Amino acid sequence: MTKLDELRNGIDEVDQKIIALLAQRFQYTEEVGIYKAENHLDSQDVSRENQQFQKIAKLSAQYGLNPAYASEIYRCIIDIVISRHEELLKSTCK
Ligand SMILES: C=C(O[C@@H]1C=C(C(=O)O)C=C[C@H]1O)C(=O)O
Repeated sequence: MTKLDELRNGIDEVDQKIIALLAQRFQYTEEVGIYKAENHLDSQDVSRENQQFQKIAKLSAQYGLNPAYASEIYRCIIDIVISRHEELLKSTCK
């Protein structure tokens, strides 16, 4: 096995963990979306997001990850969650 193959195997292992954890995170956010729709709460919560981004910056520093990368990735994830919450809100209103 070449050095490149070894490195790519490492990437594949990490990708599997990321996908498993993302699936778990989206299961929790789905439940939050259902709760919000049933209780007439806004899809987006900016104050919670600010807390999330502060936590993400700290964790990034702790793990040696560029905080700008983490912030960009989380902005995408949270935007997907908000869209899904809006969908759930619309389907609950019908
Ligand atoms: C999941 C929530 O809904 C939205 C998504 C968030 C997230 O994915 O972390 C955070 C805040 C909200 O804008 C929530 O309010 O907790």
